[in-house]
Amino acid sequence: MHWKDAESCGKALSELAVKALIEEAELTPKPGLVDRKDSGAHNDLNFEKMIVSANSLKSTFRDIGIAAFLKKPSQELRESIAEIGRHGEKKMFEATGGTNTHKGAIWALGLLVASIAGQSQRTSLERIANFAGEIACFIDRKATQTSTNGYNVQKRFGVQGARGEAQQGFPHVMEVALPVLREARERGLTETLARLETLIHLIARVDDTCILHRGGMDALTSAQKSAETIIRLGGVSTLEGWRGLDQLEKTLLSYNASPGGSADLLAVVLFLDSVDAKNSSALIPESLITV
Ligand SMILES: CC(C)(COP(=O)(O)OP(=O)(O)OC[C@H]1O[C@@H](n2cnc3c(N)ncnc32)[C@H](O[C@H]2O[C@H](COP(=O)(O)OP(=O)(O)OP(=O)(O)O)[C@@H](O)[C@H]2O)[C@@H]1O)[C@@H](O)C(=O)NCCC(=O)NCCS
Ligand SMILES: Nc1ncnc2[nH]cnc12
Repeated sequence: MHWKDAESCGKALSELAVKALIEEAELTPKPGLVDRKDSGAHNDLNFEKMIVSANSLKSTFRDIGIAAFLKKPSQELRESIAEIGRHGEKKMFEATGGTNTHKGAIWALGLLVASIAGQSQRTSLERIANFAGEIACFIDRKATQTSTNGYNVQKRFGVQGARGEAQQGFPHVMEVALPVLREARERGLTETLARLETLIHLIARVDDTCILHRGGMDALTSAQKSAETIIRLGGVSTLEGWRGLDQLEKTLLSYNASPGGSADLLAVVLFLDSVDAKNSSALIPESLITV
C-alpha cells in the first residue's frame, strides 16, 4: 500500500478500524456479549457505550497510522505506538465511565494499523499479520501495568492471551476466522450469519482471558464445548445450530463470563477483510500504488 502522506494513511486506516469495531458491536445476537438486543454478561455496559467507545478511538488509530508511516518493525516503533495505545485506553475509559470495552481491540487493531502503515507496497494479509506480530515481539520498556486480568490469568492457567495471539501473527484470525468468514459467504450465508459463524469458531478455539478471568478453566472449557457443538450441528445457519446459541448463552451467563477476547478478534477479522477489499479499489488511487 502506498499513500500520499502519513495523515491520509492514518485517517483511512482509522476509519476502517472504527468501522470494524462498530460492525462487531452491531452484530446481533452474540452470546454473552453486548449487542443490539442486550448486554450479555456485562452489567456495566450497553450497545450505546460500545459505539461511543469505538468512536473515541478514532484519533488513536489515526495517530498510530501516522507514527508508523513507512516504518519497519523496531523497538522504537513498538514504544511509540505503545504510548499512543495507552493514551487510547485512557480515552476509552473516559468515554465509557471506567468500563473496559476495547482494550484488547486497541492492542490488536493498533498493531495491525501500524503494520499496514509501515509497508510501502500493496501486500498480503499474511504479511500484514506477520509484521504486526514482529512489532508485538519487541518489549515495551515503558509498560506501566503489570497486574492486569490477562497477566494474572496467563500466570495461573499458562495460556497465551492477547499478547501471544499478536506475537504469533494472529493465528486464530488468519487460520481459523478469516477462512470461516469467506467459506460461509461462499456457501451463500447472509453477512450476519457469516459473521456469527466466524464468532462461534473463535469462541470454540481461543483461550479467552476474559472468560478465564471471570469463570476460570471450567467456564472456558464449557463455553468452547458449547461453541463446538454448534459447529458440529452444522453451524448457525441450521435450525439445530441456531438453537445451540441459546445453550452457549446460558453456559456463559451461568459463569457470568463474556467472550470479550473473541469479540475483539472478530473486529480484527472485519478490519482485515475490509483492508483486503479496499486494497484493489477506492481507498488507494491506482496512480499512488507501487507494485
Ligand atoms: C498486551 C495487552 C493486550 C495487555 O494484555 P493483558 O493480557 O496483560 O491485559 P488485559 O488487561 O487482560 O487485556 C487483554 C484484553 O485482550 C482481550 N483478549 C482476551 N483474551 C484474548 C485472546 N486470547 N486473544 C486476543 N485478545 C484477547 C480481552 O479484551 C476484551 O475483554 C475486555 C474486557 O476484559 P476485562 O477487563 O478482563 O473485563 P471484565 O471481566 O469486565 O473485568 P473486571 O471488571 O472484572 O476487572 C474487553 O475490553 C475486550 O476488549 C482482554 O481484556 C495490551 O493491552 C497492552 O500492553 N497495552 C499497552 C499499550 C500498547 O502496547 N499498545 C500497543 C499498540 S496499540
Ligand atoms: N460486543 C462486546 N461485548 C462485550 N465486550 C466486548 N469487547 C469487545 N466487544 C465486546
